[in-house]
Amino acid sequence: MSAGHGFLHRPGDSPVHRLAPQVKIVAAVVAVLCVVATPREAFWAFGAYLLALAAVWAVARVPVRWFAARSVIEAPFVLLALLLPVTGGGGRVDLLGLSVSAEGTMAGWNILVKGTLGLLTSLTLAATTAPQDLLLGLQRLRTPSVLITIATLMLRYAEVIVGEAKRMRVARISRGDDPRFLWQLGATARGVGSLFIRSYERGERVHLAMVSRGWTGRMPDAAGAGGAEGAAPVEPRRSAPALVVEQLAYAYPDGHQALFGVNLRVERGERVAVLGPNGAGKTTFALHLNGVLGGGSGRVEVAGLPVEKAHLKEIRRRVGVVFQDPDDQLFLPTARQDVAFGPANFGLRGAELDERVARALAAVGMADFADRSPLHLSGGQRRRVALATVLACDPEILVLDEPSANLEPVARRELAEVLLGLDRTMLMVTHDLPYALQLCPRSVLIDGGVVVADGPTRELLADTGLLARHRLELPFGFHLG
Ligand SMILES: Nc1ncnc2c1ncn2[C@@H]1O[C@H](COP(=O)(O)OP(=O)(O)OP(=O)(O)O)[C@@H](O)[C@H]1O
Repeated sequence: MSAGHGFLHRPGDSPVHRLAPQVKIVAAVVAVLCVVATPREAFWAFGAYLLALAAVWAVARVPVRWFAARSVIEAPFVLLALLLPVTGGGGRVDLLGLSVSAEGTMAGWNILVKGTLGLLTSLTLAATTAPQDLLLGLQRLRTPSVLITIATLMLRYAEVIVGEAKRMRVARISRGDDPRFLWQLGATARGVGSLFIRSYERGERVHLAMVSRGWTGRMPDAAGAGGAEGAAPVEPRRSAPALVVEQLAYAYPDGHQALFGVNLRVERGERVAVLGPNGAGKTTFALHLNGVLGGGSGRVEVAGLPVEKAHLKEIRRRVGVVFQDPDDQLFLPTARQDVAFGPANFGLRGAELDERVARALAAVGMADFADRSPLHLSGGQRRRVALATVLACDPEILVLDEPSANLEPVARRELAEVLLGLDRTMLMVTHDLPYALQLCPRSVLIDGGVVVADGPTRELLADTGLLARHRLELPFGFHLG
């Protein structure tokens, strides 16, 4: 499901929908400026503007009632416009049997007609242009990139809220609730409360995914400044293992202890599956590997470099985390921009950046989709682009959280082929035991926040007693020969 088509956008394939977004933006801005500059007494001109808008709606096949429903946001201005004739000063005239201020009436009319036409013009633009295309249009009009990025983040957050609201509505209706009934107002109010909590949590995950690709809250500018903080690149110790974790313990801010002392050593080039039941602490562990989570006790070292604040830039360059939900990782108007986000944060610019992005997209077989909006891609395609966003940072260690979740069999196999073709150290958190067997010669089993088993994947999976003790099970019909 695409969360992008929400309250304001009405998808279609009319000539208005197909018009280049930058043309529509310029036309809308010019129209609003004309409306604002029109003398308030030029009644015929306002009539002409309305007719022109109605013609656009007819071509775009958007019904008038669609606009009427959305014009409620104008209500406060309408109220003000209606009050002005009563409260205005100066000479009074008779209007429909009421004595009203002549100047106040004209001022109210001015606000009402220009506000309404301005709003209808903006709604027409929003109705016929997908949010991502609006951003693309702004970009083509050479709007400063900082403004576009801010607009993008606002849009992403709006999508997060709309998406969560849709999911919660479906879940409630499927349990027999009908939000139209007045007596369910209490439940609706509670729903709105939990909507904001859920949106906050999802927004937090989007933020975590950005942080793990070097985002520090500052836009990288074209000259190469900005981006991730930290010291100058530190040379990795060639002799050191890829990863050393010692006695890693961590409690979340609410006091919930998720890790109780994890120990692990991974050599360069190893591919290791991280298995375990729900709530075992696998994701919490993975988020420590590039310092997205920290502040607990114990030690994490990547190629001999401790995961500490002073080295975060370097650590995040070396350890790429691909999150479980690709929607947490993708937030820019095109796949190409999303893939460029990480390497740009790490200081790459120009031809070098373009080349890195093209290589990452080609590695996951998505080169032809570079200029598509990630929100218009299928689940499997999004997962591949999400992987490309991390590959573009050229990490030494790739950490994947549930890479095969929600993938159809063909997409799952294709992703396995992509991953097997990558020559780097890999940690894969997964519940998909056959996938672990296919991709990772070694597995560690985490339960209760500690490593309870570590060995060749085939041996671990053949130990039915071990699997049963930790709520793991091979799929029906799957046997280890
Ligand atoms: N933000 C949070 N605040 C408090 N507790 C949390 C938070 N995130 C996770 N936990 C708790 O920490 C424990 C470990 O969670 P984690 O997500 O690491 O498990 P997991 O092994 O990845 O589980 P799953 O297989 O279900 O994804 C769980 O008990 C979970 O409820």
